[in-house]
Amino acid sequence: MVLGALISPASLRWSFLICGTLGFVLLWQAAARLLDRLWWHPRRHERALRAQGLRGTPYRFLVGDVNAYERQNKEARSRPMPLRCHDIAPHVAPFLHNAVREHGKTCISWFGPFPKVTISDPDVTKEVMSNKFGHFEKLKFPALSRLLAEGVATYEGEKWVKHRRILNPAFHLEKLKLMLPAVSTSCEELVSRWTQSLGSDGTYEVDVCPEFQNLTGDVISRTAFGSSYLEGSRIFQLQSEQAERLLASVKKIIIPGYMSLPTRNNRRMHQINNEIESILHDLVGKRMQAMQEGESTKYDLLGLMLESNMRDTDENGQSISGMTIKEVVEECKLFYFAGTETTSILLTWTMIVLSMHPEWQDRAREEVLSIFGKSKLEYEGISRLKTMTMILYEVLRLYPPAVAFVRKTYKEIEIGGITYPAGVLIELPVLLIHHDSDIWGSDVHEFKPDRFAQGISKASKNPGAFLPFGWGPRICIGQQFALLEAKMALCMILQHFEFELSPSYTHAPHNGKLLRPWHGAQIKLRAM
Ligand code: HEM
Repeated sequence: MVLGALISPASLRWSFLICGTLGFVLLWQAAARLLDRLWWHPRRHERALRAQGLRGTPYRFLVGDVNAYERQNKEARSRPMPLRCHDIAPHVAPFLHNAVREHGKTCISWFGPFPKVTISDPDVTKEVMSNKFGHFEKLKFPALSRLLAEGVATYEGEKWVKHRRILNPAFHLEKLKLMLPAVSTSCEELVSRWTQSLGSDGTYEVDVCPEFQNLTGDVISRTAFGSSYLEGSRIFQLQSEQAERLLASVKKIIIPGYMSLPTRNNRRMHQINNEIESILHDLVGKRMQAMQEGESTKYDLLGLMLESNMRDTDENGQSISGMTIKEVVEECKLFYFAGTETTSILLTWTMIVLSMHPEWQDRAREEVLSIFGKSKLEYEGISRLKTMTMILYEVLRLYPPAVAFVRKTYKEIEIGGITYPAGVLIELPVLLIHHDSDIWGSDVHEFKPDRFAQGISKASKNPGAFLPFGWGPRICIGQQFALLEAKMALCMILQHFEFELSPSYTHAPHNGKLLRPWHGAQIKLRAM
């Protein structure tokens, strides 16, 4: 009887009415929240920023400027630049370049529904990067970093402090000196492979991009993880494919939950991630076992991380929490990624630019031969390489591997005379700062390493305008390591070869995940 009353037509009507109203209210709330996030919120930000005199592109629902950004990038890519031309900003970052020209050095554009303010003043840039009062955080895409790498580069706050403290000692000067033999071995292998490939006329034409990728993968494997060339290059290969897939469309990163859909691309990315993690778990497992069996700790990067995992007190007996094995594996992924592509790009651009400017190639070679002759390199000599240092700085100025940094305001903040609400992206366009004639002079687009003759601070009108490795607390942890590796590789190449651009080289710098030559870097080597 009770059941009969419950399912009577009158009570059913009431249940439908209540459930329907509830459902409608919930749907309405969700729709309102979504609309607020995608429309009202960006419009409020836009009004607040424009009221302070900022100009820029108007907000477009959901996609922002992403379509225009992708289209302009693609168009520029298909237009090669003239050889020996270093005025690359209009080609590499057309959207950014045009926005700044049209709307001023501080201007608004849109990354999906997020307002993005580009700031090209180096003083304000440094203020943002120094993050003195903790108002800024790095821009994060959790789905992306879960698949690529999490670690010190993506953490904030206490966790970042802990990881940076554990990792820093791996890059101290005395540790760098200990790495010399391993870096030397990798460079010798490269030079001897090239020597064996020389034809009967004493020349060999090679695309140096993949060559340097293998070299830097090998170097990081040996120096940071005490592992082999094979592991290094397999991880590099997998990470490159992963990054290409992730960055194939910026839109996918903006759409929440997209990366969890079981598409073919997403499934492949999870497969890649599993393979990388399995290689790294193996590597970590073997080192742990060796340490437990009493083998003396190698104080390379992996050794320091695992030691922190095994220790629970510091030198003063205070209890500390080290890295978990999961965190160690994530850091390994990050260091393979951060440590290979960037340095290989620096080496690639240096070979291209020295081929375009043979007078500087000769000056660099003279310096190398006067310090080392054709014998082995040692640290003291490397630290005396002045011309080589100037050349590398000038290449990093003209072709910075990371063309812009992005931060997000996480509290309201006033900076450079503008008040930014929370949730605004701040884009710091290193490429534009490095190519600004107001800062570097009218010869800004010329390759003139001499400008660094008196050091970085005297190279331009603003001592803080050279930012290839970032600035402030989040400055690149591996910058000294990268410069050492690049100098050693170049020294050995200059000791053995003269080089020039192959006729098949097309000058087309392109900014994908980093700034690289879109059609490769075909170089003709000649034995000396
Ligand atoms: C020419 C070579 C390199 C360049 C141009 C470069 C550039 C940079 C830049 C610009 C940043 C700061 C990004 C930001 O603030 O948003 C950075 C951070 C970082 N780099 Fe490098 N890098 C290079 C080589 C390396 C190497 C060889 C390693 C490792 C062995 C490395 C590891 C890292 C790490 C872990 C961070 C994050 C630091 C943190 O957030 O605390 N980099 N790099």
